[in-house]
Amino acid sequence: MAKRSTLFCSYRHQVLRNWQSTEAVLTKENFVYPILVHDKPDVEEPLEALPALTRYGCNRLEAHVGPLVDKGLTSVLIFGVLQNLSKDVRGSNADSENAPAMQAIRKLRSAFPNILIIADVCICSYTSTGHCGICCDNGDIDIDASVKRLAEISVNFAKAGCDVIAPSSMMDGRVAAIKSALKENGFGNKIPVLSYSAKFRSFFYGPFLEATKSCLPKQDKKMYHLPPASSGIAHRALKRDIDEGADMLMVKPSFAYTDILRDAKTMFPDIPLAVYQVSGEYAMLLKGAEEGLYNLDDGVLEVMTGLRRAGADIIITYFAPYVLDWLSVK
Ligand SMILES: NCC[C@H](CC(=O)O)[C@@H](CN)CCC(=O)O
Ligand SMILES: [Zn+2]
Repeated sequence: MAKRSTLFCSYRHQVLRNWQSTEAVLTKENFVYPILVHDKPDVEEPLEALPALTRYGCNRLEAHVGPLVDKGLTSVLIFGVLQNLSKDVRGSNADSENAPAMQAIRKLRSAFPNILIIADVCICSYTSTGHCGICCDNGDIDIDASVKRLAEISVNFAKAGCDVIAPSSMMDGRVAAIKSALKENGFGNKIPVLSYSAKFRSFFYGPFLEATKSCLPKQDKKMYHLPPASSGIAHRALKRDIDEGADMLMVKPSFAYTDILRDAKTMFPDIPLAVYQVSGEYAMLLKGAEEGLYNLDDGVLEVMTGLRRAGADIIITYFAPYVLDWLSVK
């Protein structure tokens, strides 16, 4: 007679289920909260299409972030949004004196000395073209000029007080340029680079690009965002960034890319790996719960567990404020 399996006994009891699940435990420290900072200091402006995605002026940040820190928030990811300041071809207002990201880093640093402030480094929210790099007259991206500009912004964000630089601009060579610029300016041993390494061309960035009033028609970045169908290019991008000195890696977006997440963790098991649940994915989960398809907390925590099981150590998500509450009671 065939041997009768006895699997049920291994997960019959809650403690046994917990023991079988240690690889994907969720703690508050796993979660990074992305914040969109408006260049008008005193506004708090929900996004028309996605009211849960709010743009905060730098004077509104302390009141918003303080209670979250009290609930256990340990890290934020800062994006500047220009509605007042001008946009130009090189993204000058990414790091100018009154730039929203610069203001936000300074304010958060002084209000919350212990939280981890991650600064997103890209220029698409600040350029008149809407591209993540500086464009030549013929519309091509000038990689050398772009990489130099990204390194310049990184040093200014470091001087403003951020703890981590996260280059979301997918320019070849930006990690090496940022790492050497940080080193030349005395930040080499202080500020790591969390590289958006496997960042794909996705249709799920929509709400964010609307929130930042992207100037790019149809938001087409296929010249430099990875082709979704290619795991090979993703593997090469992960390796490229490690070779250039990246201290942490990221896969973005999340839902349709958990295979890449697993590949990244297998390729580089000793490197902290982040995944970014982007605005369109956040909106999907919110809308599904609003339609009564599932309870928001159950659905979102199941997705987060899946991302952790796939290999993510760090989850960047607009749900971070919700998760702090849910993990306090679960
Ligand atoms: N670089 C900023 C926008 C970028 C998408 C893009 O590059 O088009 C993402 C942030 N790094 C959008 C994230 C999101 O949609 O939540
Ligand atoms: Zn960009």
